Amino acid sequence: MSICVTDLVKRHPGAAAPALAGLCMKVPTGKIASVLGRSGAGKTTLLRCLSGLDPFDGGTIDVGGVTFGAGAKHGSFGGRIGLVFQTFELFPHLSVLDNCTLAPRVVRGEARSRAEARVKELLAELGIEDKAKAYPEALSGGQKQRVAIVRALAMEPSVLLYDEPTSALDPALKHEVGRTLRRVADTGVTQIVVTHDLPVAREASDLVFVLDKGRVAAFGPPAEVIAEAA
Ligand SMILES: Nc1ncnc2c1ncn2[C@@H]1O[C@H](COP(=O)(O)OP(=O)(O)OP(=O)(O)O)[C@@H](O)[C@H]1O
Repeated sequence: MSICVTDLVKRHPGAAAPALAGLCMKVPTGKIASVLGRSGAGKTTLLRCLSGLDPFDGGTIDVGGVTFGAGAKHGSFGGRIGLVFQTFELFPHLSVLDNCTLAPRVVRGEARSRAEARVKELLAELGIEDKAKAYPEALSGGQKQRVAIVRALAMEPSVLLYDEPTSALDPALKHEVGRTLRRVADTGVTQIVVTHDLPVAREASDLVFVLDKGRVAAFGPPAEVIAEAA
């Protein structure tokens, strides 16, 4: 599904200036968008508003034609939007399979066999089907990240958001992230990636948005925008 953000405003209590000050962005279905910007530009605030973790004060967010306005308790837009956390947040005492099937079983009441079948397919799509029975401590950073992505995909979101997906990874693994995002995009999921990592943004995304003071200061294909920003 496409995502369209119009005039998004978010004021944190006690802050002098709004963290988001009329931000607009549009990401077509199945595309990968990177969100860049200096510290304090509003990137994390945008992710939190999009994912439904925080309410916002003005503007609208449209996901696949369903529009939510300020103050709406949209949750994660009825599960349409998933979030992959920076530090993966896997449960150490659960196997990969149980980490990934927990939410479908508990939140959606799905039968274990159905959830496991879908998760095994997703693990295979991301090339880690042999890790289904492993525990997080036995995984590399890149494998943990792919498990975190499968866990989010297990809830069948249409849009997936990432907070700094390369920050916990060894530099040698960073190029793997681009490949993983591309595999997810091939399934039709729209992805928005907050990152400080210019090479990852350049290699992995279709579109780049540069935030400044809570607005989009520049956007376009990575080769154009990142060359200008450099
Ligand atoms: N809970 C909060 N209370 C008050 N102000 C906040 C809060 N969270 C963020 N801010 C302010 O909102 C602005 C945007 O912050 P945000 O964390 O979204 O920036 P960012 O682009 O993600 O920065 P970074 O790259 O450092 O993570 C900053 O001025 C920040 O100080």
